[in-house]
Amino acid sequence: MASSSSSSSNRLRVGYAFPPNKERNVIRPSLVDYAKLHGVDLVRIDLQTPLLHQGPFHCIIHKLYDDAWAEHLQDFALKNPDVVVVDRPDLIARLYDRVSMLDVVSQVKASDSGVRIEVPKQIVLKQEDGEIDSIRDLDVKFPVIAKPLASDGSAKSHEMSLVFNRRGLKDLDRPVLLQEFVNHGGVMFKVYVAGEESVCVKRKSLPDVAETEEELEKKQDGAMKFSQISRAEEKSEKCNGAEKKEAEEIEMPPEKIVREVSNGLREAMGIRLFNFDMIRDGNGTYYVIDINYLPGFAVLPEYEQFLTKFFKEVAEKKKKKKVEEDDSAIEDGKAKPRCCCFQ
Ligand SMILES: Nc1ncnc2c1ncn2[C@@H]1O[C@H](COP(=O)(O)OP(=O)(O)OP(=O)(O)O)[C@@H](O)[C@H]1O
Ligand SMILES: O=P(O)(O)O[C@H]1[C@H](O)[C@H](O)[C@H](OP(=O)(O)O)[C@@H](OP(=O)(O)O)[C@@H]1O
Ligand SMILES: [Mg+2]
Ligand SMILES: [Mg+2]
Repeated sequence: MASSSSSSSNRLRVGYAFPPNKERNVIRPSLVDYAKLHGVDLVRIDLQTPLLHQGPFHCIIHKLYDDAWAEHLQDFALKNPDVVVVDRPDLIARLYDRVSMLDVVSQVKASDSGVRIEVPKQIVLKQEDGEIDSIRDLDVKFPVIAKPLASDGSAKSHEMSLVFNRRGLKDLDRPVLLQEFVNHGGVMFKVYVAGEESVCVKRKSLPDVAETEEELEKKQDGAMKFSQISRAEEKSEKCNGAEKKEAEEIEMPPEKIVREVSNGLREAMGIRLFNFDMIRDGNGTYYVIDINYLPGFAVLPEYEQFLTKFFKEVAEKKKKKKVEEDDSAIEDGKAKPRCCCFQ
């Protein structure tokens, strides 16, 4: 067993701010122990005490849907530029709305010009749009997935419907996002990203819809409700034989595409800890349909190594950037040259 190999001076202190259930899910004892052995101390942040009275921290990770916390953290970050905040609350906020969430996908380009990375066609149905029958042209083709516009961590924000025809739109709470359903073989790719590293896993998804629009129009049940189907596999621990076979038949995306989409989204959003859901249609086009901030990394095999490596890289990058900034200040005569005497 490796012993803790770093003196207190170069140990990294990573503060975390999570609700209790999230803390249980991400900061597991196995992560705390592994990180400690590799020079990283994970420290719970007391949400009732100002950050300035806690620490010192090299890095802060957090996932709280709380405006007061976001404001306090932004203020702390301004006063403590040497602490790496992962990630800036104002950048995470784009993920709380399912339209702004996916706007960034247009900035993602695969190096292979034959590979298309898209978002399904989608519209927002607002309260003021009036009765469904009064809207002549919906601009989207059925079936659609109806998703709450707000993605705010509430159970309600995951309550969705697969909608087959206009009848299925009538009872939806608004504002609601209507995103065209893309047939993708019943298996979805969930890609976990921590900085420059990404891991792609397969997850259970909705089955293909074979009916034509005309046949869908005749369905009496205009919609089918569901929620967080991609975690269904986790809940049931295993699929039935047919679903297992289906999952095995769907090929994983090439690693190059996973890496390029992960890096493209990270750079476009400016955030470093997230996952995204991607599906592939029968023509080989990829669609990014969901992006989640700081998801349940603990489901990944060896997640302890995955996250600890990220923390160390973040701190290393910050240290390197600080040295570069100090060097340029010395060159510009804005700071005294470093003392070269030996202690
Ligand atoms: N446009 C689409 N076409 C086909 N299937 C879709 C589409 N959008 C969503 N789905 C299916 O519905 C599931 C839930 O959609 P989405 O991931 O947007 O919801 P979510 O509640 O944000 O999920 P998560 O738990 O990952 O945060 C997806 O995992 C996928 O199986
Ligand atoms: O299967 P994953 O790891 O994607 O499950 C995530 C889910 O995608 C969302 O990110 C959830 O966060 P909210 O969108 O804020 O609900 C995560 O829930 P959390 O309570 O762990 O943050 C799921 O882990
Ligand atoms: Mg999802
Ligand atoms: Mg989501």
